[in-house]
Amino acid sequence: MNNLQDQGISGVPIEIEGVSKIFGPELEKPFRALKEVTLSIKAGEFVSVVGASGCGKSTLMLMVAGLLQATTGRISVDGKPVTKPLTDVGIAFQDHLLLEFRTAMQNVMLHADIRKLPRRQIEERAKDLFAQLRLERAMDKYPKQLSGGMRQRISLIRSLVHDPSVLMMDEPFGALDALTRLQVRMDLEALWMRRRPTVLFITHSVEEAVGLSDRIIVMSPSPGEVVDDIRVELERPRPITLGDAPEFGAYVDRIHHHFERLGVLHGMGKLPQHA
Ligand SMILES: Nc1ncnc2c1ncn2[C@@H]1O[C@H](COP(=O)(O)OP(=O)(O)OP(=O)(O)O)[C@@H](O)[C@H]1O
Repeated sequence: MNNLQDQGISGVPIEIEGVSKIFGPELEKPFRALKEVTLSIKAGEFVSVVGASGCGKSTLMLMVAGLLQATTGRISVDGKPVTKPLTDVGIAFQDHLLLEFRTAMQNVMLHADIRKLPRRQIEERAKDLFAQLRLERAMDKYPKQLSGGMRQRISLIRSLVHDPSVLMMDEPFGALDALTRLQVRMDLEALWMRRRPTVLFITHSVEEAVGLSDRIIVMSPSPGEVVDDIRVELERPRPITLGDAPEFGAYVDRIHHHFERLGVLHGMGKLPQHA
C-alpha cells in the first residue's frame, strides 16, 4: 500500500502541460479548439471544468482519456504519458447509454464481462453501490422501467463498479430535472468520498460545479484557455442547503463575473467584484 491508499485515496495525479488542440491542421482553415492548457491535478481531487459551449471542455477530456491526440503539449496520468486510451477509468456522459435489453445489474456488469474482471467481486461491489444509492429494487428492472434519474444513477454505478482511479464525466446530469439533479449530485459526492478517485467533471451548471468540486477550472470561449483556477473551500459532505451559504454565492458570482467579462453572459446590472 502506498501513502495515498493509506489515506483511502484511490485516485492518481493528472498532469496537463501546454496542451493545445487544432482540428484539421492540414486544412486551409484549421480550427484551434484549445490553447496552451496547463493543469496539475492531485490524486483524488474533484475538478470541474466550466466554460461556454464549444470552448473545448469535451476535447480536453477526450485527450486526457487518450481518445484524442493533443496537437502540442503533454498529458500524463499517474506519471505515465497518455499515448493510448486509458483503461483504469470510468466515463459517464449526459446520455446514460444503458442497453435496453439488459437489466440494470446486467448493464452494470457489462464492464466485468468486457474487461474479464473477477465477476463475483465486481458483483458484490455493484450490489453495494446499488444499496448505497437506494436502488436495490431497480437491479432486475430494464432501463425502460426506470425513471431518468434512476437510469443516470445506474450509469454512475457502472462507471464506478471497477473502482477506477480516474472518473470522467461530461455533463452527466444535463438531462435531469432540478430536484433529481440535486439528489444525483449528493449521491455522486457520497460515492466519490468513499474511494476518492480523481474526477474530471464537465458541467454547464456553475452551481453544480461549486457543489461538487475541490477546484473549478474556468475556461475562456473558443479557443479555450484557463482563465481561473478556483479552490472551493467548503466542508464535505456538502448539505442540500449549500445554496444558502454566503460563501457558495461568492464562488458562483466569481465565475459569473468571468463569464460576463468574457462576453459569455450579458447582464444588465453590475456584478460584485471578487479578488
Ligand atoms: N472532430 C472535430 N473536428 C473539428 N472540430 C471539432 C471536432 N470536435 C470538436 N470540434 C470543435 O471544437 C470546439 C470545441 O468542442 P468541444 O466539444 O470540446 O466543446 P465543449 O466546450 O465541450 O462544448 P459543449 O459545452 O457544447 O459540449 C467546437 O467548436 C467544436 O465544434
